[in-house]
Amino acid sequence: MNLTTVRNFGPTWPVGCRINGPRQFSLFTLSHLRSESETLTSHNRWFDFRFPVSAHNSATMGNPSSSVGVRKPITHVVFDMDGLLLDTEKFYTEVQEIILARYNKTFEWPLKAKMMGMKAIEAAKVFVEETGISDSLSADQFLVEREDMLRSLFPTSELMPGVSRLLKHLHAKGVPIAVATGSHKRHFELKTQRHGEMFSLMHHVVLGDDPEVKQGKPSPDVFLAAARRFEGGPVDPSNILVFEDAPSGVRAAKNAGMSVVMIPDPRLDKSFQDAADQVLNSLLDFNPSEWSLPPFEDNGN
Ligand SMILES: O=P(O)(O)OC[C@H](O)CO
Ligand SMILES: [Mg+2]
Repeated sequence: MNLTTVRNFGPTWPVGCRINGPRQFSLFTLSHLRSESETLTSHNRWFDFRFPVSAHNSATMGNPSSSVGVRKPITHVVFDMDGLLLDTEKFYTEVQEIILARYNKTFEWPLKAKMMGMKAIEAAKVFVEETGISDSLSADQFLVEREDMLRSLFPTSELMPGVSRLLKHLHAKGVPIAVATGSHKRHFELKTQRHGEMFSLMHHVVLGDDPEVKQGKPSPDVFLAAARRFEGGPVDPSNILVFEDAPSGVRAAKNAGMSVVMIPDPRLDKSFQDAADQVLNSLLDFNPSEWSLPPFEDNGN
């Protein structure tokens, strides 16, 4: 673990911890802890630590108190698919805007935030109920309405920035990787038909209509199934790092006991970042060394 600043080092063993803010914490020593007011003012008796911020990363640790300093080494990595590996969330948005326009309504980001990452039928129920169109259009009818449009868009899916570099790197270094998506098999096949090389690097893929995935994200089902299917599984969830874009997906991974790097759409409310262990603007900003994973060799980090 790299520490950029260590100052005011005292003479005795640290016995407590104080979280000061994102990427910052202090340790205190028993011999100096005589009162709470003293510990808050006598900075010469605290060990102060600040974690480095990547020059490429303007985001912060979402919830440092959950894991800083006690993180287990990451041995396996699980990727979400829609909006994380593939730029497919825009297709769902486009189609849902078209359907809502028929009812003179607009599709807003707070609703998008609730739907993304969910299984199709679960997202459909949220959509028709929250937009107030359920008397005119049932969740099942909504899915039928959007199906043809989605099927024409999915084959044009593009990889998100940084996917190829990170997947090839982890695979080459022998880090087992997998996909855990809410997407059903028939859609997965359309979305990935131009990306066979990338998805062939995955040890396995767990889909939303897998029999072991009883409930979609934010249930941990899909991530726990992914953990079970690695070689020699189940892998301890605390050794698994998840990459997610959706609020429900971040919660699912945390519910599974895993660490999560969130790469959110910038239009999502910032409050959704609080549950993540790290928030990045792009996979291009990911530094494997911060997670005890083999470093990239092409830029030295
Ligand atoms: O983000 P994913 O890969 O879990 O996919 C979920 C839905 O298919 C789209 O929101
Ligand atoms: Mg996603």
